[in-house]
Amino acid sequence: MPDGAAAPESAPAGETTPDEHSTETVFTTPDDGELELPYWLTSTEEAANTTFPQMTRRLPRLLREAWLLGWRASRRTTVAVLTLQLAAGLAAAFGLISVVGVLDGLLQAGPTPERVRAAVPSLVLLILALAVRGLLTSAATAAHGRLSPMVYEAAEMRLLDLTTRVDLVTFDDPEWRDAMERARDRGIFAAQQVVDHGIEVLTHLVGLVAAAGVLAVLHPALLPMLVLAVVPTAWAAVRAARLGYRSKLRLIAVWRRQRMLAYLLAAREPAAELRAFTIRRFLLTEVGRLLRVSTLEEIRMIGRVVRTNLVGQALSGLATGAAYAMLCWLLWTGRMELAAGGAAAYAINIGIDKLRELAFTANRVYEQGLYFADFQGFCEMSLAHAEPEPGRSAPEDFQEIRLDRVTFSYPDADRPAVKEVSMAIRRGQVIALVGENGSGKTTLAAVLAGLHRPQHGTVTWDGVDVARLDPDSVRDRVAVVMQEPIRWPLSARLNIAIGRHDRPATLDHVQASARAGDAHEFVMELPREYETLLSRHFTDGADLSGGQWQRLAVSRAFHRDAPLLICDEPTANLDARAEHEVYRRLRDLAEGRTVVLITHRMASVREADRIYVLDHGTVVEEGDHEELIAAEGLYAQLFTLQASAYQSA
Ligand SMILES: Nc1ncnc2c1ncn2[C@@H]1O[C@H](COP(=O)(O)OP(=O)(O)OP(=O)(O)O)[C@@H](O)[C@H]1O
Repeated sequence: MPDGAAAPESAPAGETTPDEHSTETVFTTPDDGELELPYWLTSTEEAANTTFPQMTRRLPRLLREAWLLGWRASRRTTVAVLTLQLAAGLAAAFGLISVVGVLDGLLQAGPTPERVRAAVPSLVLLILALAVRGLLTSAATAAHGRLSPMVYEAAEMRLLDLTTRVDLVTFDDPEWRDAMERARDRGIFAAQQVVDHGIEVLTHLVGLVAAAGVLAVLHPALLPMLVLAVVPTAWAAVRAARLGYRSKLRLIAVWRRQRMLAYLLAAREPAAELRAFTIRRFLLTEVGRLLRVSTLEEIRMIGRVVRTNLVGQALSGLATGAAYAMLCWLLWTGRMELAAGGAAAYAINIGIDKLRELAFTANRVYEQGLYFADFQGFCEMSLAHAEPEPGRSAPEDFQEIRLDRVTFSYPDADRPAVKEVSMAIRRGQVIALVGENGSGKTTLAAVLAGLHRPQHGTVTWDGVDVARLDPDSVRDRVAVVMQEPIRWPLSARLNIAIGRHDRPATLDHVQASARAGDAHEFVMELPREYETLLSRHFTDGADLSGGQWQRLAVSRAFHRDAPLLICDEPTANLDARAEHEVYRRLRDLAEGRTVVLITHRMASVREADRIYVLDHGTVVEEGDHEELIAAEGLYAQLFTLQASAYQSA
């Protein structure tokens, strides 16, 4: 179940469903408390408060990072896009200069045929420039079309690569999880958008430089007027983007909760319990309430954006009027020729257009840049949590694994889950970890499997500290049957073969592993036997019972064929016959291998070579069954309690 999914804490168990709310109710019940910026998002608030000058300063860095992303995705395509866009921009600039030439020719003094003749060379250049620009733009669009999905792919792969490289304990760090949500939610798309709009910025910049150059030549006083006309539009665009980002930031917590609840309503796994506990209405009401909060906020935000844009456009209109008024004044006072005036009017028009487009796209870069920053922040955070670089490889096999005063704590935990544990595990032994719920068995097994690195103490394999070994090479020597094994949506064959996916496996080999895990018989009863897809989410997919999934997980572990096998409650869902079979096979497997067994079924640990009893993270007793019974401690208590329950049954 996703985290937080079980906590629609503030929802009243109302009798109404969202569709029973009138539109009136929906739009008049704002819930401002819901939109307080969550405390864990305060660092991102800084990004949401970026001002116009700050944005202007940030833009070059954003553009550089966008190009870098494109560069990583495909160097050739990035160079092609840049060159073609630049060339298209230059052709457009050349066209603009030709138009000025045409106007200059047509508006000069003299008889009309001569004026037309004077305009012809510029006209020919104009046609050529337009044709070349058309060709270049098409080629640039094609290259851009290739680059854009490549960037998306590269960004998605980078995110997944970093997510799977962090150490396991990072998944319990709420700050990292939240950063991941934000990076996944908008970050990947934003990365693609920053590249896309970054390219447009370049094109518009070339066009603008051409228009400004023409104006500066015709009359330098017109240049500042051009800028003045666009500043209000740019201001409005940046402000609107900031409003949008802030609003989305506030809504993230609401959306996360709403999505989790929507998942619970629509997914197959909770469907039975949802009906059994008749909680449909309760959840629907909560989802409806969250959706309402989000709708209201979006409506409020759109109103503010429209008002901002209106102010920007009005001021921009005034400034454009002022630019044309200045042009008229220059003509009126004879400071400018009529021909130059016509060309200047055209250049002002084009210049304002280009500036507006530039402001718009630069703003899009900035806007997406806010989300892109989330993506980058997550990448940096994940790199900081990445597992250490591979050291030397773990030995193929071992004679002894030794734990020396190992202590491990989960992030933000008040006390260690495993404290000062020392033990020696020799090759071929069956070791059992027992203890009450929460005593630290699973955590200790995860330390043994190389999944958690202890904060204190050492784990050594034949005297070599595991901290100095490549973590993947250690895990490669371990097979784990987890408490809740993953139900891979793959065929039955692959569900077993994935245990050793790095080596080709014949069906005979997979079947042998399935027999060892007591899974062969029920797999053969599936509609397509070993090729049956084990997921009800797809056509012709089949599902298994909890016990069958567990037997498949045991088969997967057998298939891994590793010197150390760790079984965390491998028989929790098994019937008595299957449990007996699994333990018999585990004992067979232990010949030459080492098994660490965690179970609450005390009868299953009797034959273990050594039993460690855990309590609040520390080893309180150790020895074999007889020794521990004779000691009359916690083990003896737990054993007698279970045995008497069976006897009285
Ligand atoms: N991911 C986690 N984040 C924080 N604390 C955790 C996490 N997993 C376990 N703990 C805490 O660590 C302690 C040991 O848990 P662990 O799962 O190792 O116990 P266990 O003996 O395997 O329990 P059980 O018999 O119920 O499986 C418990 O107090 C538990 O609350």
